[in-house]
Amino acid sequence: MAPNRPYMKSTKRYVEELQKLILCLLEMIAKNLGVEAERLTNTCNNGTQWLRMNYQPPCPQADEVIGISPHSDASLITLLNQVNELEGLQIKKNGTWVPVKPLPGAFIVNIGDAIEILSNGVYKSIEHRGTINPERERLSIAVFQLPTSGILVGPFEEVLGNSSAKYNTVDYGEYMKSYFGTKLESKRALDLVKLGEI
Ligand SMILES: O=C(O)CCC(=O)C(=O)O
Ligand SMILES: [Fe+2]
Repeated sequence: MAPNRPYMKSTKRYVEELQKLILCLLEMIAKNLGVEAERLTNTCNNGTQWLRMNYQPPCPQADEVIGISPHSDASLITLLNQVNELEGLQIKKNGTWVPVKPLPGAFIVNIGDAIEILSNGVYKSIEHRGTINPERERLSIAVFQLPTSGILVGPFEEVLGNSSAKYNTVDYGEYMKSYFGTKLESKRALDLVKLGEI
């Protein structure tokens, strides 16, 4: 089947526009960390954006199933669009699942594992999951900004100062292998690069 060109064009445009927003967010995060903006934005100069469309059909036994298993994103940042504004996304806060109410026209900004490592845990990636609705279908679109595969991701020296690193420095390509090599399950891949308890 020939690819649907208009669809590809609008998807590309969508991702390009979101990338501008992601760069602004990365600059703000860098400033907050006391790191030159380029130090952070350069981690994804030749980086990849992934777009995932999630379709979750209604299920009468919604209480007995889970739409998207608990996980954190491996990205730097993820922008999530809750397309049909139906509740379903939940984040884990102090050990409790908290629903995130969709706001019309607003994106959810998820901090990913890469920022947690680079910031030495100043920013924490958020564990989240998707629940199913008994009556209505749910649609969401996630755009993930990934660091360039093969770069080394470790805590920024500027953030460390005199304190010690809480995370190992990892080759991001290897990190992705580990991320996808384990079941989508809480913050497992990140736990593997942690140095001791944090
Ligand atoms: O559909 C949602 O609200 C969450 C989607 C998500 O976490 C993902 O695609 O990584
Ligand atoms: Fe996610």
